Amino acid sequence: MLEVKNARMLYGDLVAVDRLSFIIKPGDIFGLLGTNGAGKTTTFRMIMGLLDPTEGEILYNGEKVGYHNVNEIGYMIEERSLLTKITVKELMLYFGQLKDMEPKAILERLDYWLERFDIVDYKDKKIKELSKGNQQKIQFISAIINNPKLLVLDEPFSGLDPINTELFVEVIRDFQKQGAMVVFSSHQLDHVESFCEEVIVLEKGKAVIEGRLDQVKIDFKKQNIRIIGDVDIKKLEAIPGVDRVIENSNEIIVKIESELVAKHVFDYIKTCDHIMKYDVEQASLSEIFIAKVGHKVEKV
Ligand SMILES: Nc1ncnc2c1ncn2[C@@H]1O[C@H](COP(=O)(O)OP(=O)(O)OP(=O)(O)O)[C@@H](O)[C@H]1O
Repeated sequence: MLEVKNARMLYGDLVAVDRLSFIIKPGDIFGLLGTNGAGKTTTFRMIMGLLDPTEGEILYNGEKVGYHNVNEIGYMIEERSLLTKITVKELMLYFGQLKDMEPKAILERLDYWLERFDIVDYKDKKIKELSKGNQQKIQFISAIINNPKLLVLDEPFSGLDPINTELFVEVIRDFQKQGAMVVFSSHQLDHVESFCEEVIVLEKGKAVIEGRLDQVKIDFKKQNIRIIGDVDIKKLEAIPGVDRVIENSNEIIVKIESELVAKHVFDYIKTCDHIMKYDVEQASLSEIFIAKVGHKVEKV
């Protein structure tokens, strides 16, 4: 179990992380989200034991996290930090041995992962000869080569195409099934939503949203109704509790302030002749994120 207890990190006068607390248990996939500069990487560095919190503590299985835990942790950092002049095989031997692995075991695992990521032919290629996406796969493999019990992934999906994103998600899920703890950051909130159960959203180092994703959505209250059919937009807009009506090319989205308003919208819809679709859904994580921290965000 990983416990972040009241962790605070100052860089001079700047409060990068402000009294943050959360727990990750075996089998949890935990999303640490936030705008640029919100404090995610600083939190990861504290979790890895690379930075000592100014206040508070980080406990791994009940003890202060530190270098002695390195063999059980896998870390994929945001910046590409691969040694580019050596081959994939040499790089993995280097990283694996830093984690006390035997060369034979490293090479066996490397073969398995190269196959799984469909890059078998790159084993003896220099890192600099690989495309950006393939370098990212190698970076991911270097984080999981030691079969970690705690996997820390800073922006693992950035720049990946949808097929490779899905591949990364599958591997992360496999680690979850084996009982690993996974904590990751991402700006692609639709991905976060599809496979992460628990989230914290940071703003200037403070948690502004936290908890199980389903509960976060219930607490947010606002919902969306998707309609395909002949409706009068003005009549929809006039219903009390309707925040906004958006006309897309093929459907109408009615944004309502709470679940109760759906009944009034439905009462109106019953009076319309041609309705092909009427769906009520909870707000997306992206909408919740923008509502909570979007006033200061230019682009998420
Ligand atoms: N070594 C450092 N010295 C001084 N300030 C730092 C240092 N590292 C980070 N900061 C500052 O701390 C704050 C949090 O930075 P951090 O890198 O943790 O954010 P982040 O959420 O990971 O951002 P991004 O999404 O852009 O990667 C920022 O204001 C940043 O400028």
